Amino acid sequence: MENEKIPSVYEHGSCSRSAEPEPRPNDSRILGRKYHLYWALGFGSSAIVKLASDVTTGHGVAIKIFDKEFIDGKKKSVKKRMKIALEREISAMTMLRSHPNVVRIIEVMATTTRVYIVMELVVGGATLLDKIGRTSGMSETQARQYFHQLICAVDYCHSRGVIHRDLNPSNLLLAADGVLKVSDFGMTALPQQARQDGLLHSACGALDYKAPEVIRNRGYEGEKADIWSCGAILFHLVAGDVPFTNILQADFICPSFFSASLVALIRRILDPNPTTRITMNEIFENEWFMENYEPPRFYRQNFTFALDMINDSNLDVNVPNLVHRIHKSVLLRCMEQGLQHHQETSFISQNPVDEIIDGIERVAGIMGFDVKRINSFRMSIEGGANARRKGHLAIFIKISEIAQPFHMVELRKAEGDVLEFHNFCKHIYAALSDFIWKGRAEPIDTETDG
Ligand SMILES: Nc1ncnc2c1ncn2[C@@H]1O[C@H](COP(=O)(O)OP(=O)(O)OP(=O)(O)O)[C@@H](O)[C@H]1O
Repeated sequence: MENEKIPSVYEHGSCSRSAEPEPRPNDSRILGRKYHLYWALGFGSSAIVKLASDVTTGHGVAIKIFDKEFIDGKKKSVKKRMKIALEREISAMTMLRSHPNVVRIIEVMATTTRVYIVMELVVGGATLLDKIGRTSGMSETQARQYFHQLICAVDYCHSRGVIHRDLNPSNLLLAADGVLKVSDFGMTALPQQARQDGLLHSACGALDYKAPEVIRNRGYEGEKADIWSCGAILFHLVAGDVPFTNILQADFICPSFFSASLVALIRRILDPNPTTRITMNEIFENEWFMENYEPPRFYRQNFTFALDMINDSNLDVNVPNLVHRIHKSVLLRCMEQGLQHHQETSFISQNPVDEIIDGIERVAGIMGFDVKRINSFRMSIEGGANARRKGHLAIFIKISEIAQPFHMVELRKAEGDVLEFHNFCKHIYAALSDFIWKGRAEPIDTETDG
């Protein structure tokens, strides 16, 4: 992390890590009438993270502030990279906001000169690096607890097509209660970034944790590269030091106090050949990993996510700038990906209600959901095969008669992740395609009264 000083607004910065908010309204700036801004919690290469509190609720939040002037002052290539990183960070965090081990984005605010990412406050705010720094390696039991949380978060990222690409202990925040939160999605790769060969080509990430194929820079599979970084982190946690002096030689020695099953797992993760390297599914079957494993408890409520333009009368709103671009592109992307919208869908069927319900029940059953019939026109579906790894999903289904023989089948997400809901609907649509009315084969005469 390059500790570059960011000019202007950061007059309250004192770089304290004691993140307990102590609302001191007289001593703070107010952002968009919503947040009291306090002191700096940390500095990154492109942004400053400040402690803030919600004006209405008093709840603490962390706000990552990007300064356009600071970004614009950089060389052209660096400037472009920083802007792209900011857009990706917002997109990725937005897609990942129901996982308890990912720092949750609350909203994005922007003025013409600054972008503010409002995030959950990780009280304590220390990183895993700080923690390792204070030990000469931790017990396997403690390392396993962190590794469980890291793998669950990374698996979730991958399930949403997000590759972190910069997993290292300084990007893993630790809350005071020991909960690990993956942060800093600025290097993230989203699915559209893979080239035609399906591989990523930018060499990102902290060197000690970077997979050899990333360093060689001849194209790499993002998920496998993230898995390698997790392995290097696990090694560091237990050994108290990183595994390699020369990653390209991929030669490392596990200290003698490592258990045999940990050595076996680490050797499978730090396999220099990405095609034979362990997969996420195999990690979830691994003996060392599965000891005392408890699936994460996903946030079950739906979070709303907002993008706000703050009216800042001191600023020249006519200048076309970064903020406008980000505002537009992120909003567009959110809409394209249906992150805010499409929490419900419907289709029309000419089949009898019983057949429709039986069909949905069959598909939902195959997908591992529990189906409850509420009455002959309504049902609810809960759980799913992915519930342990990707969160709990609950769907409410209502069938109404439009005009004989047509029925409207409405599927509404009651709880859970939008992408999982989309996945469920995709299966229903594929499996019941014969049930779905695709066009006006016969005229519907709703005016007739018999
Ligand atoms: N949600 C949060 N709660 C508490 N502290 C935080 C939070 N997010 C970040 N911090 C603090 O701010 C520091 C910098 O944050 P972050 O790593 O996101 O910045 P960055 O500019 O992306 O850094 P980098 O230079 O590594 O890319 C962190 O190391 C941490 O101490």
